[in-house]
Amino acid sequence: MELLFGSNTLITKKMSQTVPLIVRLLASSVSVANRAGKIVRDIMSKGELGIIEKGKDDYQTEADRSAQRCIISSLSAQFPKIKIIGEEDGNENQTSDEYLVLDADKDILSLECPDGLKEVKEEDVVVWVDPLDGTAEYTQGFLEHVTVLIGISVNEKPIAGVIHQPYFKTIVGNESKMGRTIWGLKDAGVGGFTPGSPPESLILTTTRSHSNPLVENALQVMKATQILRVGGAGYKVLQLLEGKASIYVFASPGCKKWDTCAPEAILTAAGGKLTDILGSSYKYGATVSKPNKSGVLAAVNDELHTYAINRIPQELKDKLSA
Ligand SMILES: Nc1ncnc2c1ncn2[C@@H]1O[C@H](COP(=O)(O)O)[C@@H](O)[C@H]1OP(=O)(O)O
Ligand SMILES: [Mg+2]
Ligand SMILES: [Mg+2]
Ligand SMILES: [Mg+2]
Repeated sequence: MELLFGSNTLITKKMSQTVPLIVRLLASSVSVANRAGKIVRDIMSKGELGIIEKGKDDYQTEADRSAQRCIISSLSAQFPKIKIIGEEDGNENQTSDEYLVLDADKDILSLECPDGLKEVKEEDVVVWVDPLDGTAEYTQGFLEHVTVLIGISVNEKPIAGVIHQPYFKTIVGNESKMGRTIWGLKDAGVGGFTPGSPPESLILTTTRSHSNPLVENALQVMKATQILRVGGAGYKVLQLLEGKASIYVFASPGCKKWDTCAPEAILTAAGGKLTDILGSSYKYGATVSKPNKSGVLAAVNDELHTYAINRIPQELKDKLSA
C-alpha cells in the first residue's frame, strides 16, 4: 500500500512538472520534420517540381517551398518568440494552416533534459531550417540523399537537431515504411538510427554536385582508401554517424548555416566534431552571416578531426579563410 501510494505520488509529481522548452521544441521538430518529409514525397509523386534557378548550381523546387512553409508555420505557432531562419527566401512570414502540425513526438517529450539546458528561454534560441537538403539530388532522382534539417542553437551553439530522410525505407513484415527521423540533443544522446563504428580504413565523404579544384585538392591530401560522393550535408553527416565514412571534407564555400546546424548538433551529441577547414567552429546566432565561407570539415571523433585539419595545406587554408 505504501509502495503504491509512493509511486502514484511520483507519477503525479512528474506530470505536473512542465517539460523544458528545448525538449518540447525538439519533440515538435521531429513531428514537423516527418510531415515535411511527406510533402517532399507527395510533390515528387505528382511530378510537378516547379524548379526555379536561384543561382549557379543552386535550385529551388515546390518541395523546398512547401516544406519550409510547413516547418516555419508549425514551429512559429507553438514558439512565437523563437527566431527561425529558413533557407528559402520570401517564405519566412508565410504561414499556412494547410500544413500546420501541432503534435510533439512522445518519446522525445519523455527525454531527461540536461541540466544546462533546463532554463533556456525562447529568446535564447535560433532555429535553422533547411526544408530540403540535397535539392540537386532531388531533381536528379538520387532520392536517398535528400534530407529535411531542423537545427536548434542556443547562445550561438548548435545543441539539438533533426535530420529526416523522407526516402529511407524500412521493411516491417510484408510492409515497407517510408522515412526515418534521426535526432540528437547535447549531453543527452542521439536516436532514430543505429550508430555504427568508424570504418577500419580511412573513407571520406564529400560533394557530388559542387566540386572544384580546391575541393579535390583537400580530398587528395587525406590519403584515404575511398571517397564517397553524395549529395547534401545532412546525408554526409549521416554516413559518419552510421560508420560508412569517417571524415566529411568540403573545402569550398557553398554550404550555409542551415546546412550544418542540425548535422553539427547531432554529430557533436554522438561524440564527433564539425568545423570549417581551418578547425574553427561556426556560430549560429541570429545575426551571423549565412554562408560557411571556409568550408566544412567533420569527423566521427576528435582524433580524426585533428588528423584532417593537419593534412589540409596552409595555402588552401589561406584561400578559404574568411
Ligand atoms: N554552391 C552551392 N550553391 C548552393 N548550395 C550549395 C552549394 N554548395 C553546397 N550547397 C548546399 O549544401 C548542401 C551540401 O552540398 P553538397 O551536396 O554539394 O555536398 C547542398 O545540398 C546545398 O544545400 P541545398 O540542397 O539545401 O540547397
Ligand atoms: Mg538550396
Ligand atoms: Mg542544404
Ligand atoms: Mg535546401
